[in-house]
Amino acid sequence: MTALTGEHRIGKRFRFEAAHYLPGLPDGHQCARLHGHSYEVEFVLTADRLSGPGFVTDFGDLAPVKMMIDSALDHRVLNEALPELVPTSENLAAYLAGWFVEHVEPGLPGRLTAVRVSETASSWAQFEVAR
Ligand SMILES: Nc1nc2c(c(=O)[nH]1)N=C([C@H](O)[C@H](O)COP(=O)(O)OP(=O)(O)OP(=O)(O)O)CN2
Ligand SMILES: [Zn+2]
Repeated sequence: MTALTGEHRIGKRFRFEAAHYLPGLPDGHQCARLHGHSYEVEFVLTADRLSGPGFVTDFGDLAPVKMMIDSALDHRVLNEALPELVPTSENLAAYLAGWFVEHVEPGLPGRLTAVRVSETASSWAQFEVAR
């Protein structure tokens, strides 16, 4: 059998409920008002070679992400929980990627390639990590 070269990629999704408002929008814009979303965030990891039984990274090794989301973001007003940023999907995706690379990725066999944030069923923003 021919062995193909390529990359392995995995994703893990997390959900949380949170409120936000977006300053700097035109008068009357609906998103300038405090409102809530059922957020879905997906972390994508990549590896050239598998480790252990055949993992990019054990999905269980992403448990710290759930702990952080549950303790810091779930059922919070994101403008207060993350005062250093305007909580658009784009900014949240970049923030979560930075947090992951600093706090979770060291020691994992896989590397983070992207974080995708969805506020609604029909929209998403993705931050792709440049290496
Ligand atoms: N590029 C971005 N655009 C918008 C963002 C964002 O984070 N990035 N965020 C918002 C608001 O948070 C808004 O709540 C979500 O916008 P929208 O998808 O328009 O929400 P609706 O519920 O109105 O979606 P419909 O599918 O049209 O019902 C705005 N824009
Ligand atoms: Zn919103």
